Parts: sequence; C-alpha cells; structure tokens
Amino acid sequence: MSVAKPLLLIVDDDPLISESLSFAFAQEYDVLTSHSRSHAGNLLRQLRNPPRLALVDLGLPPLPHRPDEGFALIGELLARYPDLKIIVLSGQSDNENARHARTLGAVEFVAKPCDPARLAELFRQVLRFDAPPSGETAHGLIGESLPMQRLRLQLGQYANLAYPVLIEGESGSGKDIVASHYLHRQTERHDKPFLALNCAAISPTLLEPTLFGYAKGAFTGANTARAGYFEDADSGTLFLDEIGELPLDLQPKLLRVLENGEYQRVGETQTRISTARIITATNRDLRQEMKMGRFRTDLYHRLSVFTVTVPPVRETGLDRVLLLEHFRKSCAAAVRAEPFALAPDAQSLWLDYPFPGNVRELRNIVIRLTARYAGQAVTAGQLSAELDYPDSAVSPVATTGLDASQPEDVRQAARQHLERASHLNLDATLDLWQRGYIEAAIELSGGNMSEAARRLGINRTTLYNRMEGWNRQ
Ligand SMILES: Nc1ncnc2c1ncn2[C@@H]1O[C@H](COP(=O)(O)OP(=O)(O)OP(=O)(O)O)[C@@H](O)[C@H]1O
Repeated sequence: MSVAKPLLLIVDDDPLISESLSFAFAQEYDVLTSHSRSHAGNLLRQLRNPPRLALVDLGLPPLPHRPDEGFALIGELLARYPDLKIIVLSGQSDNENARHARTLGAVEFVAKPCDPARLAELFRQVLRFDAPPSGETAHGLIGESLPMQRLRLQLGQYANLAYPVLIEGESGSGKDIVASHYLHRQTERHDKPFLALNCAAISPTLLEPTLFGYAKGAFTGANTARAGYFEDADSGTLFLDEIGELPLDLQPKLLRVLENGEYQRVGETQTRISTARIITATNRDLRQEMKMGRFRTDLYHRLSVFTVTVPPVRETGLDRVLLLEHFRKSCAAAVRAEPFALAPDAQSLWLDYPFPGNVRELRNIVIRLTARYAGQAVTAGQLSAELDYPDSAVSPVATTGLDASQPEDVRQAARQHLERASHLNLDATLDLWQRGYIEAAIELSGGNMSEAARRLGINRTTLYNRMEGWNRQ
C-alpha cells in the first residue's frame, strides 16, 4: 500500500520559482502551485485533504510589489487550516515584512533566492512539529492569571446552558480552544458532534448552502442534495468563527434558527428544526459593525446574551512564562530533542514583548527556537531576531496636513490639482483616490482584508469588487 505524501502548497507569482520548486519537491511531496491568493483559494476549495505545508510569497497580484496579498493569504490559510505550517518566501528587501508574517502565524521565513536543499531541510524540520504539542488541548487554556481564571469560571457557568455564547478576542488568543474544549468537550453535549465553520474562509455565496444544505438542482453544480452544518451538527455544537463576516442577507436566516430552530435547505420549502447549540466567535468589534449597519442588531443581541472575552497575551501577566514552559517542553518532546533555555537577558525580553500575534505567535517562536537552539541557552540577541517589533514609521499621509474628511481641505486639494493638470479625467482621478484609500487601508490593517474593509466602511465583498481588474491595469 502506498503511503500518501504530505501536501505542499506553493503560492508564488513567479512561474520560474513555483515550477522549479515543484520539480525539486515532487518526490517527497504532493505539490500544488498557485500564482495568487484568489487562485489558491479556489484550488483549496476543491481539496479533500488539507495541505500540511505552504510556501507563500508575500508580493502577489494584484499588488505584486507589496506584502498585503501574502499577509491576507496567511490569515485565510490559517483560518481554514489552523495546523498548517506556513513558510514565507521573502525578497532581499522585505525582511521586515517577513517578520511581520510570523506575527500573523507563519512559522518561518526564507530569503530568496532559495536553495531547494535548505528548504527541504526546513520542511522536514517543521513537519516534525506537526503533531500538536501534547497536553495543550487536553488541558484547555494554559494560564493562571486573573483574567484567565475569570474566563474559566465564566465558561464553567455557561457550559451546559442551551443558549448561544459569543467569544470575543484577538487573533491567536485561543478562541478555538474555548469553543471546542470548554463549550463542547466539557459539556453534556460532548458525545454529540462538534462542527466548526469559519465564515471568513468560505466565499459569501457558498455560506448559505454550507450552513443549511441544499436540494438537488438548487444551483449550478448541486448535483445531489446535501445536508448542511446545522443538520450535521444534530444536537451537538455548531461553532461559527468570524461571525462578523456573515453576509447581511444571510443574517435573518441565522436569526430565525436562533429564535425557533427553524431553517430550510437552499432550494427546499420544507422547514427543518435544529437543536444544535450555537457558539460564535469574532476578532472584530461587532458593536461597531452594528453601528455601521453591517451586523443586525437583533442578531447581535441574540448571539451575545452570554459573551466571553479571551484576553490577549499582553494582558495575562506571567502566563507567558507558563506558556513558554509548556511549549518549550512539548515542542522538544515532539522532535525528541533537549528543550532550549532562555538566558537571563532573554528572559526579560520575553517578559517585555507584547506578542501581538498572541499564543499562536508565541508557540511559533518556541518552535523556531527549538529547531535552532535545542539544548542551548538562547541569548537576548538570538531571541530578538525572532520577535516582531511594531514599526514606528509615521504614515506619510498624516504628515501632509490634508484632512480628507473635511470638505474644505478636499476642495483645496482638488483646486491645486486642477490648476496643475492640463487634462483632468474626473473618473480616472476618483479611481486613483479610491485605489489610494484601499491600498492604504490594506497596509494599515497589515494585510487583513476584513479589517481593511472595516476601516473603509464597506464590506469585504465590496472591497474585492472594487479591487477587481487592478492586476490588468
Ligand atoms: N491559553 C492557551 N493555552 C494553550 N494553547 C493556546 C492558548 N491560547 C491559544 N493556544 C494555541 O494557540 C493557537 C492559536 O489559538 P486559536 O486557534 O484558538 O486562536 P483564535 O483566537 O481562534 O485565533 P483566530 O481568531 O486567528 O482564529 C492554537 O494552536 C491554540 O491551541
């Protein structure tokens, strides 16, 4: 019987790179190549088995000279496959960005031009950490700080209620564990199904059939009838992650299930009843979304009767030391190596670092340190090379003094432009402004497209629509 090779996804818009790497790795891996984020998304939707490794270039179309698409892709890949090991390929000039990619959840970055032999070694090393470090999920959240104790107490109170729970918290803070461990495994429903769906990882048009199922012939491609998540969850738990991404037109349907359990498969008139418990999570401020008209008030109130907030690592004091201890030992055990230690100056760095990517980032740092310094004492210099300090650069827009929300400022800027321009094309100029705003928002959001859309006051679908065709210009 042949053993399936691990699946490796390579996303790079340079065919020379993806083809040569694909050739170099074909013996050891099943290689899948893609040239852009949207193309990769389509490819992955057709896969039956998740990829184990992804090699991602940051500069991808439609913004090949900026890291935004790569950043967004990292977020989307992890939303869909939380255990995927992502390695970022970086050009000479964007080590800063590659470091930031690690905050977003990439395990490592490799400078171009990349040596396939070195990459192969890195892949093997990373895959050795593939097994989840033991104990982590069995124990639930690690942490004894006051906010963590409070959270566990609250979760204990909500565990066996039938009502929904809304989990708030930053990316990488442990919302998944809260849902699967405390609100399912430790409840009376533990022997029933637990189903999780990330609303951001699936195209908005597919969400309804995925959640509610569909009848045969309900839409092109619906060759057979299919049950959706509500049906499959039965009387277990349905976890809807990134609920802020649920399109407005679908929100009344979720509200209806929450009110009386009723829903219909797409293309059917028969009403079905769900008895699943619904848990939702978000890393956005849903109250803000509500104010902006992107999230229904009635739905928010239904979902948030019981709300818990998972604290970010920077607010849990010495928990970072417990987390370090746990991952240091479990990562070393996973690769049968001696754990590294932190030298005293590195320990103070560890205590000061804000861990913007929360536990996910912390764990990846430990994985890298284990790979590099097993059995050794890590110095502050070695540790700081693994950390991503926020960039203090000031946005050039802020220094021009133009306040684009003030009609008078905008009129003045337009006037200056008109005086200088010999032939002005209003539509082209407005497009240019729109593009400027969009690119700036993506940049400010570190490539997180949902966040960029929020900054712009539009939804993600609109944002993509507005960006359509850019790569052709
Ligand atoms: N307190 C914790 N103790 C142990 N492991 C943790 C803790 N918090 C997070 N983790 C681990 O960190 C990783 C990221 O956590 P998780 O996927 O739950 O984050 P999240 O809040 O759901 O992030 P996102 O919003 O990006 O989906 C996982 O491997 C998880 O097991």
